[in-house]
Parts: sequence; structure tokens; C-alpha cells
Amino acid sequence: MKSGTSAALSPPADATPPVRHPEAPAPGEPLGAHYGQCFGCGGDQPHGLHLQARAGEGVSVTAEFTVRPAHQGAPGLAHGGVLASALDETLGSLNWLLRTIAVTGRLETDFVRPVPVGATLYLSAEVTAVAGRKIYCTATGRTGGPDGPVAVRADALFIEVKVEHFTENGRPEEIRAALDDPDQVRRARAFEVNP
Ligand SMILES: CCCCCCCC/C=C\CCCCCCCC(=O)SCCNC(=O)CCNC(=O)[C@H](O)C(C)(C)COP(=O)(O)OP(=O)(O)OC[C@H]1O[C@@H](n2cnc3c(N)ncnc32)[C@H](O)[C@@H]1OP(=O)(O)O
Repeated sequence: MKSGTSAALSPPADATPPVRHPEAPAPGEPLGAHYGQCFGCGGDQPHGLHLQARAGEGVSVTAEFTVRPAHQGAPGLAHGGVLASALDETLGSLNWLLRTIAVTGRLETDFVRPVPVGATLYLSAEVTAVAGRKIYCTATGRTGGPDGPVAVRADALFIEVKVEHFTENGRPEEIRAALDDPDQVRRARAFEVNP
């Protein structure tokens, strides 16, 4: 069974291949967190997954995530929602290579093998197509190594949004703090200049 079989995840006929932004980080370079408090990638988020994605070739990324005891669902096994979060975050980081701000519209996940506590998930993701504001992408998480068996996979549709998506909907205290942080503002601007 393949994931992403719903019609909503099939790119339309006028979709085009993704275009890597000319100033995207070189393959192998870390992408950095898009927000320090992000549950997926933020370095300042004590409860987070601390995912550190690296740019790959084209519009692709890789990341690793080691399952900790706090991530359990069943005894000794990762919670599926946490694994979906790791996939979501890895897929979300692809947008940095397009220099587009986008949020997850749809995420379809297959849980193929149980993932024990202590295991490292080797994640890789790529954008497959773009159609207007819609960004189609796919990800896998493997155990045992980057070429190990697939444990989880996901297909997703991200939707491009403006910075106002966050400023108009986020809780004011966090938005104020983000606007007061020059690094955060610089990062948001870097996305915005994309035509
Ligand atoms: C300085 C201060 C500011 C700081 C800024 C920081 C920068 C940060 C940088 C980067 C942040 C990235 C964060 C990544 C985190 C990891 C990823 C996540 O977990 S994101 C969270 C979960 N996702 C949501 O919360 C979305 C909630 N949903 C929405 O807000 C809306 O539904 C939204 C924006 C997704 C779409 O709403 P519409 O009104 O803009 O657009 P419509 O017209 O509905 O959709 C556009 C097209 O997309 C399709 N579409 C939309 N949703 C779909 C869905 N669920 N399934 C299938 N198609 C969908 C529609 O059918 C339409 O297609 P047709 O153009 O007609 O062909």
C-alpha cells in the first residue's frame, strides 16, 4: 500500500517541478530552525523533537530523529503522532529551499513498522510538484541507517501563505516576541522576497 493515494495529493495536470531557490543552502548544509520555540525544530523548545534538517540535492532534505522515552505510545515504542510530527517538520523544512512560507494542508501517513525507543529515524523528504500555492511533497523515515527499512512514510500538501497567516492568527504574546526578535524577522523577510 502506498500512502498519498487520495485525490487531494495528486498534483493537477498544470503542476510543474519544484525550483530550488538560487540562494538555498548548499547540499549538506543545515537549514536551521525556522522558530526557536517550534516543537519540531526549535532549539529553545525543551519538549521538542530538535530536528535539524540538512539541504539535499534539488528540493530535498534529510534529518535524523532519535526516539526518547517521552515519545512513547505503547511501552518502548514511539507514539504515531510523534512520528507524524517528525515527518511534518521534515516536509515543512523543504519550503526553506523554495524560499516559500507554507503550512501543512494535508498529511497522509503510513506507519509501516514499529519504532522502538532509542531508535534513530533517518528522514528524507522532497518536493515532487508545485501548482500555484500548492506544494506537493513526500517523505520517508528509515531505521537502522539511511538505507535501512522504511518505518514510516508520508505524502503531504503544503499551502503557501503570507506572514499575516501567523501575525493575524497566532497568540499576540508570541507574535510580539517574534516581531521583537531581529533574527526571527530576518528569517521571515528572507522568505517574503520570493516573487
Ligand atoms: C515575524 C513574525 C512572523 C513569523 C513568521 C515565521 C515564519 C515561519 C516560517 C515557516 C513556518 C512553517 C511552519 C512549519 C511547521 C510544520 C508544518 C506545520 O505543521 S504547519 C501547522 C499545521 N497547518 C495549519 O495550521 C494550517 C491550517 N489551515 C489553514 O490555515 C488554511 O486551511 C490554509 C492556509 C492551509 C488554506 O487556506 P486558504 O484560505 O489560504 O486557501 P484555500 O483557498 O482554502 O486553499 C488553497 C488551495 O489549496 C487546497 N487545499 C487547502 N487545504 C487543503 C487540504 N487540506 N487538502 C487538500 N487541498 C487543500 C484548496 O483546495 C485550494 O486549491 P485550489 O487553488 O482551489 O486548486
